[in-house]
Amino acid sequence: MIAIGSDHAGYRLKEEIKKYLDEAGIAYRDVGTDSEQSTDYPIYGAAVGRAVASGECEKGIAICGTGVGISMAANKIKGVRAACCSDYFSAKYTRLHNDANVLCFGERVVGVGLAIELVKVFLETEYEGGRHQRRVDLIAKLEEE
Ligand SMILES: O=C[C@H](O)[C@H](O)[C@H](O)COP(=O)(O)O
Repeated sequence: MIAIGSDHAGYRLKEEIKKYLDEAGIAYRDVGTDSEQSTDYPIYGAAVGRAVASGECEKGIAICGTGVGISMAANKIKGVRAACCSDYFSAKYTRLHNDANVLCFGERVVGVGLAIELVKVFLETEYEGGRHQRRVDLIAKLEEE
């Protein structure tokens, strides 16, 4: 199960990503927002983050205008490693090296085609572990400060 959420500035792209997930047979939970009416991205970044951190959802996708604000909010939830990516390499390597569990991008930054490619590679790429685990553990330790 994938959690997906956006603010108003990511709403249209969220709907496009949901169409892709439907076609690919990937189950998701939409945590909102449900229109292009102006709202506040921290609400939805936190909702995606909580769905992932609780274990209810395996990974999350969070979209705002830039992807930046919503990633900042998602990263405040303990256990979340949200990555704001607008290129294929970063979306792949944040899974391989960082074990990122939330992918963020901006509707005002990426087109639908690229966004779908980012989602595909993020969802299909496995974490490498090994030397990277030491670093992921150090990130987790920062949550105790
Ligand atoms: O990082 C923040 C996001 O990009 C927001 O989606 C953006 O700030 C919303 O801007 P506005 O209220 O002008 O639509």
